[in-house]
Amino acid sequence: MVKATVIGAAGGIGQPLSLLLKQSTIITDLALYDVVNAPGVAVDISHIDTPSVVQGYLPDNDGLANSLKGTDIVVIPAGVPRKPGMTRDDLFNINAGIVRDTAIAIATHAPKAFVLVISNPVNSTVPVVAEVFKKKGIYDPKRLFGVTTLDVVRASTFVSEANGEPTKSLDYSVPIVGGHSGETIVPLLSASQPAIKFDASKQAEIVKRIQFGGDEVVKAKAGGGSATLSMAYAGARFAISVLEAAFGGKSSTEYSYIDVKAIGAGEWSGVVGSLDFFSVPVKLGKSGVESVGSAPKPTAEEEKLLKVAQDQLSGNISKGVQFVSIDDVSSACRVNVHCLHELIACTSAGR
Ligand SMILES: NC(=O)C1=CN([C@@H]2O[C@H](COP(=O)(O)OP(=O)(O)OC[C@H]3O[C@@H](n4cnc5c(N)ncnc54)[C@H](O)[C@@H]3O)[C@@H](O)[C@H]2O)C=CC1
Ligand SMILES: O=C([O-])CC(=O)C(=O)O
Repeated sequence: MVKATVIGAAGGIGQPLSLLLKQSTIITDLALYDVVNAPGVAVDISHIDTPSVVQGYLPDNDGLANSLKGTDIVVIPAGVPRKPGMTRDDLFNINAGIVRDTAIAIATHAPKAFVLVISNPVNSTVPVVAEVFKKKGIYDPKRLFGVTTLDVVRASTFVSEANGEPTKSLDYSVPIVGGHSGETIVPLLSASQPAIKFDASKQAEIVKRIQFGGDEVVKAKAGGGSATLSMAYAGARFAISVLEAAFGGKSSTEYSYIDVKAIGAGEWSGVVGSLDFFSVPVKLGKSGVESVGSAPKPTAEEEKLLKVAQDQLSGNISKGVQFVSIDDVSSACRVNVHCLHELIACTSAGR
């Protein structure tokens, strides 16, 4: 029996992500939780002829607790997406509260589950979850993952396109390290497998495109949100990799934003410096992170990109950590649809 729970399952990412998880035969129970519409999504998906049993949950009748009880993996795409002109950090005030409250529930009802955070800003929301888990005394850093797979997926697509090989995207594997927003996303094109041969200006163009790929989608959707379908693909790929390694005996390596301070950054130590969280290649195993993969030597140009990312990440991480210490886990400023306005007032007043 393998149970997976999606929190935010009725949203733009949540629905296609749940659909893709329903296609995976490693999952036997699929729990779909949202503050709205989850039962409808669940009934719809439940008609698909794969073995897993699907159940939808709303906040009433202990829906969140019941969606989490006995689960092996919690995937969190709950929260608001960007509109044109916003940065991911602009989402912090609302999404950090949603993620914090979700983490509190996970700590109580599914303390041993793998937790995959999609909600932005990932650079800060993953530290929020870690802090809640530490305060609750259940933190296992090997089981907490910030989902950065979309950056890796975009990199292989964009490099292939630039090479005039759009149908061969999966042939390119480019290390993408750091965080998940703008300049904190650091593509190490020099270590691409197979190697790529672009001139310096073309390389700089591809680096920018990978770093700001999310903006392309936000702009094209013109106020209708951000990436949902490509994110669902990336999130499902990562979640299934975690489950296959834990329960299917198939270990693989994926990039993820993890607590490198607690786990150890291995060959990436020099690159990570004193940062607590960083996206690195992670070998997945039975208990989550088994080890951190090897690091290539960055070029001088890549060293500069890494320095910019480190400076920004440091502030993003502190923001997440401080949110939980200031705004204690028992705060009255708890999120649900009915008190969203109150939440915005609370957070902007620094409470
Ligand atoms: N990590 C990544 O690579 C990416 C992250 N994202 C982020 O994912 C998040 C979700 O994006 P979308 O699905 O497009 O947004 P959306 O607005 O379409 O869906 C979000 C869902 O979360 C639900 N929700 C809100 N509060 C909740 C709570 N307390 N508990 C449970 N569910 C709750 C909403 O009802 C809604 O159904 C955003 O923060 C976005 O920035 C988006 C793309 C890529
Ligand atoms: O750009 C956004 O806001 C959503 C996101 O994280 C991405 O598409 O990478």
